[in-house]
Amino acid sequence: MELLRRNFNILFPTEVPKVEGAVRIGLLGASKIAPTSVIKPAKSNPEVVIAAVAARDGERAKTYAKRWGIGRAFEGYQELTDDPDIDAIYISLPNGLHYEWALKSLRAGKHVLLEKPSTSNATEAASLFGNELFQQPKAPVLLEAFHVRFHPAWQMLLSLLDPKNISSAHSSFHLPRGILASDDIRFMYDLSGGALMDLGTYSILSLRQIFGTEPDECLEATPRMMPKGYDQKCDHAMKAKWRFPNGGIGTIECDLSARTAWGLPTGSLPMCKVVHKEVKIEDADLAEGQEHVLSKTVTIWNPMGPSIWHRIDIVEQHTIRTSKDKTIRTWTHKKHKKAYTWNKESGRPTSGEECKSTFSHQLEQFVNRVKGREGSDCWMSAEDSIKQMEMVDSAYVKAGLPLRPTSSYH
Ligand SMILES: NC(=O)C1=CN([C@@H]2O[C@H](COP(=O)(O)OP(=O)(O)OC[C@H]3O[C@@H](n4cnc5c(N)ncnc54)[C@H](OP(=O)(O)O)[C@@H]3O)[C@@H](O)[C@H]2O)C=CC1
Ligand SMILES: O=C1OC[C@@H](O)[C@H](O)[C@H]1O
Repeated sequence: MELLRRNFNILFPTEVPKVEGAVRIGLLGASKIAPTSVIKPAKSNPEVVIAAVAARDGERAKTYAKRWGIGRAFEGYQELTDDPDIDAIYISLPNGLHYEWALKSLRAGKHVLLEKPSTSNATEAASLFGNELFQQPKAPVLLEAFHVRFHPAWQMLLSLLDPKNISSAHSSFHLPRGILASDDIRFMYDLSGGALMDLGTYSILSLRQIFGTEPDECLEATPRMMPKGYDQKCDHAMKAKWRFPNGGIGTIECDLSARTAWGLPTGSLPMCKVVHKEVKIEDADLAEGQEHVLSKTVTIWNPMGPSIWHRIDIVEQHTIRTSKDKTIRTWTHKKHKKAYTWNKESGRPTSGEECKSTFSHQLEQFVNRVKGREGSDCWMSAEDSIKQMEMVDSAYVKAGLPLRPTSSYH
């Protein structure tokens, strides 16, 4: 019942009246993701109006605008970015167009909510996020839309970790074979597609957040390339491994077309598993020569869509021993946690009644910054977005694949 109630509210949000000075957002591209990422979240946000949509084809823009109750439709993206009635632009174009249209929008004086991955590679990310226009007073806001990190479930996971003491972390995001059409933008190298650029970026962000730092080195990267007849420069799936400064190992697996050995579609819940190194526990009851050690494993299930459902498993393995190979006693404590909302007083994640999607939380924080308010601690900084693309590139280099192409727009 709770699951149905939560998701009904997200799928069919209650429309609220808009306040004066609400942020007027224009959409670049009549995209598949925009209804979930901004159009529905905006309905229940009094400070946001989805004011316009632009598509390459004017008729397509009109049809989309009608379907989603958007006031204006534009043929061509530049017309929308130049429109004085628009405060902010949401860019959900193919990855290869993010850099160009983010810069064009920022240069037109608009704030930008930019879909992940922010750019095609680290060179573009450094050029975009390090752009001189951010040195000006009243510089526009630019946010890479990594919605997952704005949800209390993700923040709760982070609060349960001891980053310096992590020995390994694994992150996996799969889509079953057959969900994406063969002509999907994710399968086009020229549009900066590839599994690592898509689902892989969630895994990469996960590792960077879990270890709380950047990796020293990409140790392995093994792609499964697109099948014959498709763009041979694109990875259909990728496995990769990095070493972090504390010696911990981070691994990822992403697959845009997961299948069994027989070729049948298969899937698994998105997840991240974090294993800590053993720590010694103070224990007054220990006999002479004994030690009490604890190893903690924390796993989050479904960090991608936590508002639908998620769970965080905490497994604490206790051991009393005299030496590494002489165990006296061992026992396990298991706990499960969920966090659907923020506690209003403490600001900490908590389970509870109110529930919003990752995208609603993200939109609220974007609006906070646009309005010059501090907002919460959840944010994706410019440096974060650049480091993110550096880690993506490190895996492509290790795999012997070309980096995604740099835009010719300057
Ligand atoms: N945050 C999230 O959870 C998600 C993020 N994304 C990100 O959003 C972006 C868009 O994804 P999605 O909505 O699935 O994409 P779509 O397949 O819906 O494509 C988005 C838009 O790209 C435009 N487009 C411009 N040039 C081209 C071209 N040469 N070929 C094809 N399309 C083109 C189309 O615009 P037009 O309408 O003008 O024709 C289309 O509406 C990607 O960067 C993706 O990574 C996607 C899904 C989930
Ligand atoms: O960002 C995304 O999230 C959901 C996935 O299904 C999709 O491929 C990806 O672009």
